Amino acid sequence: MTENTHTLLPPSGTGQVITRFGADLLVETAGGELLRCTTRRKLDQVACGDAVRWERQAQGNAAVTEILPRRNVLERPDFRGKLRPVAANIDLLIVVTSWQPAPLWEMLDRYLIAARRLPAEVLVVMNKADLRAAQTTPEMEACLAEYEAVGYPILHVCADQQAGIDAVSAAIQGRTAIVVGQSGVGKSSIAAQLLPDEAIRVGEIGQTGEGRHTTTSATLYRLPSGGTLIDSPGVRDFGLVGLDFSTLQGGFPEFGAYLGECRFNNCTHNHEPGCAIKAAVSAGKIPPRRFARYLNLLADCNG
Ligand SMILES: Nc1nc2c(ncn2[C@@H]2O[C@H](COP(=O)(O)OP(=O)(O)OP(=O)(O)O)[C@@H](O)[C@H]2O)c(=O)[nH]1
Ligand SMILES: [Zn+2]
Repeated sequence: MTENTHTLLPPSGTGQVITRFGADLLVETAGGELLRCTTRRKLDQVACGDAVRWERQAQGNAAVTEILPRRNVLERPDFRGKLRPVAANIDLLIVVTSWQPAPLWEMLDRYLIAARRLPAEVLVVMNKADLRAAQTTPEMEACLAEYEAVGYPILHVCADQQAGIDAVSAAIQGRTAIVVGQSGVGKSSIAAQLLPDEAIRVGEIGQTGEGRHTTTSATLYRLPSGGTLIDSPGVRDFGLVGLDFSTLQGGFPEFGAYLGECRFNNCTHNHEPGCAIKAAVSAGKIPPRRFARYLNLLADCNG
């Protein structure tokens, strides 16, 4: 990709938002050129990954005139608590966990639920494989095995030694992925391994010129292996805002076989008699640890 704001460009076209810096956007045109665009106030919600229509203007930078329909959008609250779009059109949420700091399983559940809600596919990356022997506990191994049993794909990686990174690249191939996870698990280390130096320079184009590229702006990178990675320091620790009951329930695929068998069809699997989920927990068919976390999340649920 090369930055091109010259008049060889057609008068208008479509493209994808690489990053935004202030009121300006860096757009990759359908022809693969990088185009700096202004955006109109009413398009304030435009986000990294958005497909857009742009138009050349008589003077100055091109302008983004329209946001094309999104497949999904990841949002997080800004400093005022107002939800802001951070990244759009995501195929794969890569949730990074590690042996040290130990996984916060309920946080992992929240990411998995968020992925389902987007909707996007999910990949759990267990980083710092080198620390497994020293840090693991039977409890941690059992918890992880439960996620595997439910069917979540899990990759073991050691970002420090570049081990397992190829498998992560392969999972991203042909997709747009975003890396999330709790602090200190190695998200930046993994992103750095995935991104070639050249890709990092592309992101820095936004730092030249008047507009400053704030560190919280999500940036989209094309990986040499064929996928696309959206890297966003600001979204890496995003939580789950506005969790509703059906999304929560969908985050526990192992409930699926029993849903509809509860005495009440609006059963929350909490205090209700005749609950098929609780019966399945008692019968050892649903792991009690996962059910306990479900109940904690249910307490945060708003309808
Ligand atoms: N032992 C070991 N340490 C690692 C590995 N990967 C990353 N680290 C270390 O873990 C620490 C945190 O790594 P980061 O990549 O900054 O983690 P992060 O998730 O981006 O952290 P935040 O920016 O706080 O969200 C650093 O000291 C890394 O060197 C690994 O595979 N093994
Ligand atoms: Zn029930």
